[in-house]
Amino acid sequence: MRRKDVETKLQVANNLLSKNANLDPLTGLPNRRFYDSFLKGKWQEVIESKASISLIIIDIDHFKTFNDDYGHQVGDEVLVVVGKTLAQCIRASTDLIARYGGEEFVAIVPNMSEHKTLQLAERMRQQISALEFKSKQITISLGSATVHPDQTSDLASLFKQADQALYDAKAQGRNRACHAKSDLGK
Ligand SMILES: Nc1nc2c(ncn2[C@@H]2O[C@H](COP(=O)(O)OP(=O)(O)OP(=O)(O)O)[C@@H](O)[C@H]2O)c(=O)[nH]1
Repeated sequence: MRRKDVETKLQVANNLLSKNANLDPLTGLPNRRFYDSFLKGKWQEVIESKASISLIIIDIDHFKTFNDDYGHQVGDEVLVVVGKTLAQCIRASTDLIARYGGEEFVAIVPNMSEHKTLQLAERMRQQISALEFKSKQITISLGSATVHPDQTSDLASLFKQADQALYDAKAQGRNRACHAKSDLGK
């Protein structure tokens, strides 16, 4: 085999490896590893452009009951359909939907106001609640946060705020979207 052909084959194999390392095999969505690096990159970009960044954490309600009532394979199918529906709600050119782990997904949305972020989360909630699986309604709870970071801001606080909002959504009865109270990311 010619050297050029070997190099091309190697390149294809490397691209595949790196793609597989960044994708969740079940849903085909970016995985947590990709989310982490995407968020770090976007965080720096929005600091430089003095823009905002929003994070939405999405958790399927009582997901365990799908596994318990219908088996793990049906649970897997629910994860796939939820992932696909969420991905249709965002702008693929600027935003990211990833499977964070288990029955939890995350969306990163740059340059979106708190109000619009909550509207997006609400749209996701509605799209999912319109799905039916084995005559059982699927619902999600969502927690979102928006920050205008600068060099002194703490990236981890964005997740903390969105996670607290998700906790509020669950505590308020699930099947709802809550936005973090204010910009505490400084
Ligand atoms: N089928 C399937 N189940 C998974 C996967 N990853 C995690 N789980 C299951 O997801 C379930 C999560 O359950 P809990 O953390 O109790 O959450 P929940 O039932 O959604 O309840 P709330 O979040 O409180 O509304 C567990 O039963 C896990 O076994 C997966 O890849 N496939």
